[in-house]
Amino acid sequence: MHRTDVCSVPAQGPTLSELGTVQTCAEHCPECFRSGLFFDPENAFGRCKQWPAPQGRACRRFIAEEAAASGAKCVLTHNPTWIIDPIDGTCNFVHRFPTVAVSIGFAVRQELEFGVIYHCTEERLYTGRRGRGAFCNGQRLRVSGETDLSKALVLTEIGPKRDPATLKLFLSNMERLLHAKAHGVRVIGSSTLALCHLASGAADAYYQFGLHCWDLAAATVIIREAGGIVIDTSGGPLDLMACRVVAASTREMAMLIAQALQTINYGRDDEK
Ligand SMILES: Nc1ncnc2c1ncn2[C@@H]1O[C@H](CO)[C@@H](O)[C@H]1OP(=O)(O)O
Ligand SMILES: [Mg+2]
Repeated sequence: MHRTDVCSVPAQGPTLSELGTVQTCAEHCPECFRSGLFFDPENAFGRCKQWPAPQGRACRRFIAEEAAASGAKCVLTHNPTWIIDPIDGTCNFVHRFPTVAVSIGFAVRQELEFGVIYHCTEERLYTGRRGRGAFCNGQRLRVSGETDLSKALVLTEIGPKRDPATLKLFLSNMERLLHAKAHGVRVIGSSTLALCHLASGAADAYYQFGLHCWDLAAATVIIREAGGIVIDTSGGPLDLMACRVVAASTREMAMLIAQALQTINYGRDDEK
């Protein structure tokens, strides 16, 4: 999908360009923002007099799944940072299972500012900007507000490790939720789209060990702006680099799930 396709999606909610007017950067160079240069990674800073390279280059950073796979360090600094998963649901993609997304998050001073997730086969564009709401193709998103686990549809993903000890923990976590009478548990193969289902009220909770910051960054803004909760599996605040998460439509539901889970250790993104 081309950048301009995202920008041209009609929406009552913010477009990608609007989402990009992150205040700190806009203040730094309003002209650059008005012209849309901010979204042209190769040219933006070379053509922007007020924010010239190399300062500009040093100012914006990228964390992306493929870059990490090639050995790039995943460190979230205070600089404006794009956090990108170019294909989320890779296994689905390989099998032509139609649940695949592109996920783009943006953080400034380690604070998630906006997120965009594109459901490629259903042409649904999910967006969220801190303080400005979350939308899907222009429709405002709201979480379900469910607090009762027996009425909850809970989503999770299996995680990359398949050794016997890890699988035992994964299955035991699912068993605990089923014993606690969760209405249903689903694995759809895309963390980002599972989290979008939570934001739209189609599911009530999500948990996972073994996902990465690029699976979480954009979705976290979208869920929070839809009224949901995103926390660490310990029940504490979310740590984007900790490779684990509980998200839910209410804090009550998030805590119920966090308390039921046994930890599966995947290390940290910023220590790999
Ligand atoms: N090493 C890995 N192997 C399989 N899935 C992974 C993974 N790391 C993250 N995941 C994510 O877990 C979910 C199901 O596998 C997907 O969202 C997938 O993202 P990915 O498709 O971008 O790898
Ligand atoms: Mg992914």
